[in-house]
Amino acid sequence: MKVKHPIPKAKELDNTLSLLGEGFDFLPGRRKELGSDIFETRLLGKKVICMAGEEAAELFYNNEYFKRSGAAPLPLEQTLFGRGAVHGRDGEDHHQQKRMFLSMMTPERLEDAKRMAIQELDAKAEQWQHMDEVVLLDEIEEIFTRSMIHWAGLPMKESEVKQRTWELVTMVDSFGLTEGRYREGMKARNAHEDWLKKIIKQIRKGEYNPPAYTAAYIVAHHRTPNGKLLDLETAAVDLNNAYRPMIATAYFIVFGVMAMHENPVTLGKLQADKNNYSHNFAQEVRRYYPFAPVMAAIAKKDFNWNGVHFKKDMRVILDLYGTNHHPDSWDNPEEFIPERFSTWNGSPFNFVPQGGGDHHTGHRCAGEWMTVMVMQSFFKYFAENLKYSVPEQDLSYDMSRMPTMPKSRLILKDVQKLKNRPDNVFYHEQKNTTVQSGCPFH
Ligand code: HEM
Repeated sequence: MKVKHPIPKAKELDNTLSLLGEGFDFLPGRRKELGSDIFETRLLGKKVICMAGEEAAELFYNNEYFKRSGAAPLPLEQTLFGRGAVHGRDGEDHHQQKRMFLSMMTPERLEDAKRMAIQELDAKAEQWQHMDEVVLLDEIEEIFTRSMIHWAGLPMKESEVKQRTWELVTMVDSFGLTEGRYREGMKARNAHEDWLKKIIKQIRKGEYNPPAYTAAYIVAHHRTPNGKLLDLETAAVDLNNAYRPMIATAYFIVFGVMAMHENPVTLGKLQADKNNYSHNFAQEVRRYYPFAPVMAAIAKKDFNWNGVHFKKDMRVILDLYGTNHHPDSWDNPEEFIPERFSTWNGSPFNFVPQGGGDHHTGHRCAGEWMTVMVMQSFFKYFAENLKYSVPEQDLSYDMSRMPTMPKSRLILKDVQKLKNRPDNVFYHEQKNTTVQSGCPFH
């Protein structure tokens, strides 16, 4: 890790507009320019320390030094995470809330999520065979809306699918914080939370009874340490956070299918799937392609680290994307090489597309295991169960947009299903899932 002393300052007076304008390139660009993995700048008028790399991530995820309450910008709380969300909690309060989320992620329920998503994908693929062209990002977003709302134990009529998909996608797309997307994000969140609040009330009154292992049941009946049910607002935010983030996985699926097209040698390797290749491919997609740019925290106290003085209440930003591309941890970081994950050291701090540190005691993403399992099974499905062509289109992606995606949203043509059933992408554990057949809610 390169640290200059005294730590350099970015030349601009305030870098808020540069961050929003340059997106994923902002922090890596300034680090290069200043020759230091740590530098100082101002965001929203306040002094901020920006940092990247494995050692920086290890510090950032140390609960002794940093807290999250008040760290995320308010507009992000209002659209993406929700007010009072687990993302901005600290200490025992965070642990209690996090335990609730992790209780939804048993191995059986992760298998359920994977199976439900694959079943929706297989049903869509049937339709794709009769379509002139398929806009993959839009299709995968709908697949995850259908499968995750089902997984969460929520009732959704066929006539509602379009509206709910729009709400989830718009909340996720709001995080670049442009004015238009922020306004739409607020609209989407309000509409979705109103829907959830009605269902939570029905569950509490016993008028609607999802199984006890579902997110809907767990959140509706969760009690805080003082024995009270969650207030309705918080319950709606938490329930939303238990499935909405799966929409983020749609971006990675599209990038992965694009990677198969751009690196054709990977297709054969996915079909052979030796030495856990499909898992390593999914990991490399999460490392290589941009989704979550940074996380913010606030120093809890004055301390010195690596010759740098951190002042109490100072805001600190960790470059997640830059850490996944840091040359200290990754050889040829700008090349797409799935095999690198067969010798990866498993550090919780050098590969942080969904946060770093510990899932239970820290803020690392509660949905990370699910994301990897679903990605792996989708890539196997695309490699083994489908034939399609990728017509001429603009597959470039704009690094200044957050979130970003191929400009064409990835168009496929001439889709053909090669297998009648998707059994080849399920695993043996599938027999042990909690929901065996059909959807009990439709
Ligand atoms: C591509 C997929 C995903 C990405 C890129 C992603 C990314 C992230 C990131 C960056 C964080 C914050 C880490 C931090 O605060 O340091 C996070 C937290 C979280 N994620 Fe995800 N996530 C994804 C999928 C999911 C899924 C599928 C779920 C649930 C089904 C989920 C639920 C959560 C929750 C509840 C938290 C808050 C954890 C906490 O504050 O303790 N995420 N995610």
